[in-house]
Formats: sequence, structure tokens, C-alpha cells
Amino acid sequence: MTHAAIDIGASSGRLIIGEMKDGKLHMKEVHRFANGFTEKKGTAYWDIDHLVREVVKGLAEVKRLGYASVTAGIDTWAVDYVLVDEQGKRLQEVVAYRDSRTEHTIEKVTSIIPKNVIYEKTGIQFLPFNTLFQLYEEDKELLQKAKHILLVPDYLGFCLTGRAVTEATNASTMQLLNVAGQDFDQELLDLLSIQRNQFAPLVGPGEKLGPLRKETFPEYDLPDCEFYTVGSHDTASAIAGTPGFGEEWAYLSSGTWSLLGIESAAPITNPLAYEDNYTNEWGVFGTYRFLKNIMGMWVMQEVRRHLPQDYNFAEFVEEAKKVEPYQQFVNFNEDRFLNSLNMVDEIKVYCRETNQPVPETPGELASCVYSNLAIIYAIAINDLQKITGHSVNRLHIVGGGSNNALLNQMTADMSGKAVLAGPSEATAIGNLIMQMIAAGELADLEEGRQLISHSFPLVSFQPASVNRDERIQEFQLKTGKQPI
Ligand SMILES: Nc1ncnc2c1ncn2[C@@H]1O[C@H](COP(=O)(O)OP(=O)(O)OP(=O)(O)O)[C@@H](O)[C@H]1O
Ligand SMILES: C[C@H](O)[C@H](O)[C@@H](O)C(=O)CO
Ligand SMILES: [Mg+2]
Repeated sequence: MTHAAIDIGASSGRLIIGEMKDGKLHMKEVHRFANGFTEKKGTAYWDIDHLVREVVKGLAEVKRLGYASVTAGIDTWAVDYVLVDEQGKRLQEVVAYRDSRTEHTIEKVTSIIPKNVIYEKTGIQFLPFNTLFQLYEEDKELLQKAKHILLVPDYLGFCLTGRAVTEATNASTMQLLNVAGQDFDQELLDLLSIQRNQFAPLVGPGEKLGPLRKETFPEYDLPDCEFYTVGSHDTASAIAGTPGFGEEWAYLSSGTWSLLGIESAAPITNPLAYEDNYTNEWGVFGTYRFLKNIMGMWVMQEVRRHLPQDYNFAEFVEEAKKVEPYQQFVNFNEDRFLNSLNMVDEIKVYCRETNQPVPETPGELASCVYSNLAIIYAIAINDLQKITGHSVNRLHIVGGGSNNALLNQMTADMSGKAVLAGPSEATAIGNLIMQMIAAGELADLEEGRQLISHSFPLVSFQPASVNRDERIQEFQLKTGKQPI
């Protein structure tokens, strides 16, 4: 059986087909397209119609390649939603989570329901753009008109099959689900004046969603396609696609964001987890993604956008290798880097404010970003071990960032942990694995991870002794980021 993973990240989307042959997972990228948000009249929006078109184009390409019948699953970035009316029409453009409208909303909401109460209810990290805060700022009249409030992957599934669901892994990122009750929290819904039935029924990954409604797209020659729910939060699929085994492993899903954490059988919401803003996003098969959002390759994407040279990411790494690392210490996890007007200027201003050498060249800027991300990852692993009592002896880095051998080595050096890099397309692979389990081709996630480890070679990086403690202490001194 051939399966199609539709994986749409904040920076790019792709349709990848996969099938199991001779005990290996064989994949082919069939379609790739750009994604990104644009500002219109001061608000940041996604182009959701572009994404629908690109998904349908990708499915048409699947048919053109001779696959008459496939299954498919959709995963995207988290938290953002679409309001849909009684006729199934979108009520507004889709606001992007980096929009400034929720800059001060955490304070507003937590002045009504205390922060610790929300964390006890949801176990979810406080990020300014969580759906809870976006909906608090949403136009109340529009909200009232909405028959459905659909997260982006659920909306895409609705457009393609006509069926509205709320897939649980992505639903958890909204910070509206009560982890004890395993459904929406009524007090939080009341705060937003939202009825429970405005959210479609919660469903888990691995369930049949429905057939592609070809008649909706008559201008395309499309395959027969049965859609399944998967880990529709891309990070849930990325973790499902990470070939970690046993206890002592952690993951770093390295793309626009760096998501660093462990797979836990139960939520972890102790005081240290709350203080250090760790999250318990719902994973596949009832697991919890105990992780922390760290500013990731977004920083390099924005540096690239604001430099006159047109380097690709591999070229940035080569330029960074020519520069002495750890020349300045920058806490890229500060909100100021979430959507700076000009990331290059923001980094320079930060270094001037903290009386540090200012990076000027592309290599100096890339080295500054990679050096500090490696330190931030190392601190996050130390904190993770303290919070959970879980020891980590190897870090699996997956996603596009796993192609960065320099950063992989720096991460091993700063954390003192072995790094296993790859697969780069772990999200699409985790998406495919869920479909194969649902189709009965694989027994469970463990067998899926065995298949991944047999199909995609990992690259290993061992830690070198590089004044780890001194550099981390200097980072904490210069940035004020104290250990928990
Ligand atoms: N060869 C490479 N060398 C260095 N970095 C790379 C390389 N290839 C990709 N990257 C990094 O990976 C990032 C893209 O990662 P990935 O493809 O996982 O993101 P995405 O899926 O498009 O978006 P999201 O993270 O939102 O899912 C790029 O921004 C870049 O920084
Ligand atoms: C906004 C979310 O935190 C972000 O999308 C992250 O969870 C993600 O999905 C990274 O691809
Ligand atoms: Mg991705």
C-alpha cells in the first residue's frame, strides 16, 4: 500500500509518498512548496488557500506518477485556527501565531484565571501565541458566527474530505484541553464564551477521517485517497518518526522551532516544570511530549532574509566554520527574537547592550546563532533531567536542522551527550508510520521505529571536551539565564 504524508511546516510544505518494501521504508518527495506568513494592514496571515491548492497539486502529481490509490495524512504547525460558518465557508483570513495581537494576552488572561491554575488544568507551556490567547483576542462577533473552530491541519482535512474533527495531539497545543478530563476545559471555554460544540469531536491519531472528495477539485485528476488522522501537530509526528529506543533518550525536533524533550507515559506538571515552562503536549498512543519550545532555525531563516548575500543554509554552515565559536552569548529564547523587524539588527543591538563583540559577517552571525543554540540546548537538557529525574545519555536530532553537522557537534560538545542525527524528514516519516499502523502494516510504534532505524542511517556525534562548564556559566552570566 502506498501512503502520502502531507507535512506543512512554518517554512515549507511537502508531500512525500512512502511504502514498505524488503523490510525498509522507501520514500519519494513528490511535491514541495513554500510556506510563510505575510503582513497585511499590520496583521500577520497565512495563505491557507495556497496551502489547499498545493496539497491538491501534490495529490495530482501522485496520480500522474501512476499511484491510483493511496492513503494520506496531514500534519502542520500548531496553535493556529480557522473559523468556519454553517455553510463550511471560512469566516476570515488565518492569523499567524507570530502576529503581535497576543503580545500582552498572557497577563490579561492570568489576571482572571491564575497562571498556576491554567497550568494545573492543561500542563501546557505559556507561549504568547497559544490558541487560548489568540481566541481571547479574536473578534467576538466572528467567534459567535463560527460553527467550527478548526486547527489548520483539521481545516485542511475538512476542505479535502468534508469531515470536521479536532485531532488530539494538535488540540493539546491550544492550552484549552484539561489533561485530567481529557477534553476541553469548561472554565477556559467559558472565559472565551465558546460553546464546546464549536470544536469538532476530539479524535486520536490513526483514525479513518474519510475519502478525498474529488468532486470539490474537478480541474485535477486525483487518486482515490482515504485520509487518516495522524499526529497532526508536526512535532507529534516528528517524535513518532524519531528512532529512539529504551529509556535514556531525548529528542530535538530541529526546524523553524527547536522542540527539545522526552516521550513520557504521563504528564509531568511538578513545580519545577511549571517554573521552567515545560509543556505536556499530547503524543501518539497516549504518550505525552514533555518538551520545551526553543527558538530554532527561525533565527537563521530571518538572518538569511535580512542579509544581502543569498546563502543557502549549508553555505551558512561553511561560513560559520571559518569563525571562532562562542564569541558572544545571546539568549535567543527571549521574546524579542520571536518576530523582530530585522533579526540581524536585533542580534547586533543585543550584543551592544551586553557589551559583547558584535557579529558582522554571515559567518560571524551564523556562528553566533549556532554557538548559542548549542548552549541553550545543553541547559535545556540539564533542566529536563533535574525536573523529571530522567537521565539522558543520547540526544536524537531530527528535522532539517539535523543536516547541520557543525551544530550537531556543538550540541554534543556543550551537552556532553552523544548526538544521533536524522532522519531529516522525521515528521513525514512519523506521519507515514501512523498510517501504516492504522492500515495494519505495522503492529505498533516500536515496530515502526525499528523500520525507521533499518531504513535511515543516523550520523553519530560524540562530545569533545571544550570548556563546557565555563561557556555555559559565561552564557548564564551574560544573559542572566539562571539555572533552575
Ligand atoms: N543542509 C543544511 N544545513 C544546515 N541547516 C539546514 C540544512 N537543511 C535544512 N537546514 C535547516 O533546517 C531548517 C528547516 O527545517 P525543516 O525542513 O524541518 O523545517 P520545516 O518543516 O520547513 O518547518 P517547521 O520547522 O515549521 O516544520 C532550515 O531553516 C535550515 O535552518
Ligand atoms: C507554534 C508552535 O509552538 C510551533 O508550531 C511548534 O510547536 C511547531 O509546531 C514546530 O513545527
Ligand atoms: Mg517540519
